[in-house]
Amino acid sequence: MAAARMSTRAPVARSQPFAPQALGRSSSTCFQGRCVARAAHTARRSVRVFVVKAEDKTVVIGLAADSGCGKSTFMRRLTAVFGGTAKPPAGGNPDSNTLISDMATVICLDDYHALDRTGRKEKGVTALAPEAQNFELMYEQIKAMKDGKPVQKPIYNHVTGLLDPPEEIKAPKILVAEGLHPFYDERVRELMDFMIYLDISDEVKFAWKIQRDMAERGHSLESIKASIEARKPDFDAYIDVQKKHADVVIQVLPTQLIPDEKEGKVLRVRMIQKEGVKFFNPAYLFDEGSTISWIPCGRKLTCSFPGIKLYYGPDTYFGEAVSVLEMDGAFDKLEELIYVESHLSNTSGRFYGEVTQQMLKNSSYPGSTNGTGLFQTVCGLKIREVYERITQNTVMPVVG
Ligand SMILES: Nc1ncnc2c1ncn2[C@@H]1O[C@H](COP(=O)(O)OP(=O)(O)OP(=O)(O)O)[C@@H](O)[C@H]1O
Ligand SMILES: O=C(CO)[C@H](O)[C@H](O)COP(=O)(O)O
Repeated sequence: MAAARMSTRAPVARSQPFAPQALGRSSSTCFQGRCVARAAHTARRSVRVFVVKAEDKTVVIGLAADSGCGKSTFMRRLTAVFGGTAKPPAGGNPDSNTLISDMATVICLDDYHALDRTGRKEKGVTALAPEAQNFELMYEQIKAMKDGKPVQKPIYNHVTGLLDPPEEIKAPKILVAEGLHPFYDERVRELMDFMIYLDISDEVKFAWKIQRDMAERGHSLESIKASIEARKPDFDAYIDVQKKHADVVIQVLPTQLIPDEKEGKVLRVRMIQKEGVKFFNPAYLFDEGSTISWIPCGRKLTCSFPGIKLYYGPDTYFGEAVSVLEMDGAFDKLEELIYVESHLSNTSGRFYGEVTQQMLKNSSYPGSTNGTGLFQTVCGLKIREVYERITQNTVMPVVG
């Protein structure tokens, strides 16, 4: 299945190193800042190819999750990996959902709601229903940006519940499409170079919602419960089903270290990494392909109750081979993460200790002492690697 998906999502020629001499005589033309080298026919094959210059390619990353599941926090960690501060488009709508940094632009797929709040009420559908999304426009605009073209993207205003006039979004180096349905529509899904799903268990989602919506937004416990219940059938039908497509799923569950702990204070976090995905090598603990359960607490790692347990091993997920990295518990001293990091491989860090450095830099974000922060950080480094590997050598066949 992975191979089948790869063949459609990542053109085969893309993996081949860019070797101008192999193309024979070539000419080049530029369109909207993108240079295209057109190869002369080679001796053996009559194939025309064009080469998108590395620095011109837009890599598309999809991040799927329900609302309130940590997408914004993940985005802050990701932008930190690429450097620069993420800001809404300058001088634009103050209620814009877009964040632009030096390399990455994060668009929120809520902007492709086809129905506004009143429209949904009239039709009796939730914001999670496919009929409340404009997948056609989502596809056209993500495709246009992938092709280097600017788009006039609509804005869904969460303050008013209305669709505001569009904003111009230029094609970035990295386009992150985050929201409820990045992998639901097949055509949109095929545009994704790398797909991540944040899978937060019901218990933990409830705990986070209570923390945010009660403490920060003044909602009552009953209204939070009612809202979660009302969304659940559509969540199961249209959002949860997307996780089978993801290259990485970050699954957040209640701890197994304390029996019956459901408050979400201690978390068991699993990074489910699909095998055989182009440009992506799963991270592992100690020894690739083996099964390891490790309690690092002791002389080198300070732990208070209930401690920390790490696990790594192969598994299957929706019938596909995956490897799973798991961490249950939380760090007492974040700087000691370096000890754990020294036993992790394929983290895609550029230097020894980069994961720990990133975690320390973002220590004020939620989840910084547990597996959510750790695996979101590793995912951020993986996205950087995917971006670098795709943009180094891009040779694509052209029909005609
Ligand atoms: N890793 C975490 N550990 C603990 N709490 C977390 C974590 N991530 C998020 N939260 C909690 O969940 C809330 C929502 O997080 P965040 O704003 O990142 O989610 P979101 O998916 O972007 O939400 P929305 O789509 O509703 O804007 C935070 O305010 C925080 O209380
Ligand atoms: O699930 C959501 C994604 O963020 C929102 O509920 C959806 O976008 C509708 O927004 P609002 O509740 O502000 O009308």
